[in-house]
Amino acid sequence: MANERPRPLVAGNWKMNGLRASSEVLSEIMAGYGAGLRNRADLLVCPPATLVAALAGAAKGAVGVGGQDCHAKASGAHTGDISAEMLADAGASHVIVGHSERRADHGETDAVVRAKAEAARRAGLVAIVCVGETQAQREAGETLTVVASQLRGSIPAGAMAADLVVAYEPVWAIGTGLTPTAADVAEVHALIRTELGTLVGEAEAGRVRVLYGGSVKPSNAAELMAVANVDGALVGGASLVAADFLGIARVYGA
Ligand SMILES: O=C(CO)COP(=O)(O)O
Repeated sequence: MANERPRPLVAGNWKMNGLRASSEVLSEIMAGYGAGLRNRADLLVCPPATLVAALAGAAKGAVGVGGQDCHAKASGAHTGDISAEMLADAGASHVIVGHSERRADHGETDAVVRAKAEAARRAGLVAIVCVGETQAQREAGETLTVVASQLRGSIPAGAMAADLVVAYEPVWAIGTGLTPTAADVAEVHALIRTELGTLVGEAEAGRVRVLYGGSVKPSNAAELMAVANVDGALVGGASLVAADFLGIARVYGA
């Protein structure tokens, strides 16, 4: 059981992009999600919160729909925030937490990220917990210590593979067209799997999907997805174009 590879997940993070007309992208993704691919990999689209309900309604569960962030509390006086319960009510199955853009733009600490991941679990959502080093940290040789420390601080105690996905996104690879070498990705993903073993137990750790994110494109997806302990991708820019998103997912099947 522990040797079984988790079913791959290809997730699109639309970030702050998308209007109601963007539901067309989802329609194209659904049209291209044929049996050959459907039998081998799960697809997830994480649009801005304004589109979660509409896209979840249109996807009818064939493609998952997720949020990009949630508040740690279920409700209350937090103007502008959205709770995990609200995302679940809107039809979301997943929520991204701790994306480096939120860590940077909103000062989110590991403790905040962990509280959000706990909120996701409380609401019945899968938390996609993001970790990754900056360019300066990589140059200083701190990649493994930074990622290990983010994991220890951000993963909720008692997390299970059914409610947790980890995404390794080197900050310097996001939106830059740069990617780590396959060997660098392998090294970090092996570390993540080992750390997860300590945090959630060996059996669960083997089943947690660990995604790679950062400039994934159809042209480099096959190489990145073939790396040991890479169970899919978290795709930014290329997820806004159905053909590119499908081109990435199709490394798992036509
Ligand atoms: O941040 C990302 C996904 O969460 C990656 O973004 P890009 O694919 O645009 O580099």
